[in-house]
Amino acid sequence: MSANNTIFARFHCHIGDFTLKVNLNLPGSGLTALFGHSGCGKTTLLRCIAGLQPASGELVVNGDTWHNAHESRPVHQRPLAYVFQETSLFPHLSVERNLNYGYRRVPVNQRRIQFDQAVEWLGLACLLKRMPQKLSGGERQRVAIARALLTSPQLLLMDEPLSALDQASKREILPYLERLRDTLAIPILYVSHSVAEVARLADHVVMLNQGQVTASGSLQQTLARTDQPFGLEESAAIILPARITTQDTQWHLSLAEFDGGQLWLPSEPRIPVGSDVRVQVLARDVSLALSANHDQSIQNLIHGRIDEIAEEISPGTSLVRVLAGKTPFLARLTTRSVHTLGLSPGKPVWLQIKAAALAD
Ligand SMILES: Nc1ncnc2c1ncn2[C@@H]1O[C@H](COP(=O)(O)OP(=O)(O)OP(=O)(O)O)[C@@H](O)[C@H]1O
Repeated sequence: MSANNTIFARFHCHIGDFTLKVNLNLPGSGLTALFGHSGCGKTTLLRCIAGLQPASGELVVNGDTWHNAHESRPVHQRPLAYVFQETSLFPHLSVERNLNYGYRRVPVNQRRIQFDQAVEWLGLACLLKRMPQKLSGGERQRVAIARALLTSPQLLLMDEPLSALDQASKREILPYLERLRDTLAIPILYVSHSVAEVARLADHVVMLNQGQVTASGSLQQTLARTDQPFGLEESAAIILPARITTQDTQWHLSLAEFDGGQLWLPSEPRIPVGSDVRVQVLARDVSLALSANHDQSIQNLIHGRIDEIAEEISPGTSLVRVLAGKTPFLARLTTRSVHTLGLSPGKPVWLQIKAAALAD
């Protein structure tokens, strides 16, 4: 990562009994998710970055020093925008005037995002004349995100922006966030409790535990780690980037090709051939065999090699990581199967994948 495309964040602070101590090199673009149990310090880290929480250390955003031992820019001089869980739009101003509030304060020659562009990105054209109390929760968050973008920030901080929304509103807003992630040159730091949200949105993941970083890496590599809470959950899953190459209309299946093989998925006619997608495979839907057994119902058989066998994650249950090409998979097996099959790192195996689906 070059310094001009990196967020370098090193902080040390105490709040009461809690200590945050982190040293991170993050991508200077795309969406980085901050993930971890309640109280692990996710919000505190965002507050350090925003300059709201005093801390020693250093913060350099894409080559621009915001904080170090000699100088620290005050909050209002940091070119960032913050979107919270509960949005406070001005209740007496229409959507349009709420959006204009921050936009007008940015000098014309410093506006990197134009009004119409933000309205289009967040699908707000038909809501501009509405008052905030006439908006749904999801619509309000879309307005809040557009308003944040219209201040032309160089960094977007989002602290659980979907957690106050119901399931339907979350589903409605996720495609807008995906689009921003893929379109914006601005890096996004996104706090979330939800594995599903992280799987769908993140490019990079930071795992925090008790104020310390326990993992920081690409989404694909981090989800496939056997030493992180993701792997221990009953819903442990890997995400793999893939491309839809065939739509089989007869059997209602789509073929997704990835670096290391291909997988059949339930058909997604709305996704055209050639689309890049994220495929999710749950560890509990993967079993392993020593030979390719075609005489059975599972259609997805992928050749791989055992990379790692984790300590038992619960009595009698083991987590095995297998590499197919460079793509990591997790398989949740009984420990007895691990012994019966004589599994060990380096051994060639066949992954039998019972179910795979687009991350949703
Ligand atoms: N003003 C405060 N005074 C004392 N302790 C605080 C204060 N603010 C935060 N803390 C403590 O600091 C720790 C980290 O809090 P933080 O809000 O950063 O966690 P979090 O990971 O964002 O949690 P959550 O997911 O529940 O929002 C917690 O133990 C919290 O109790």
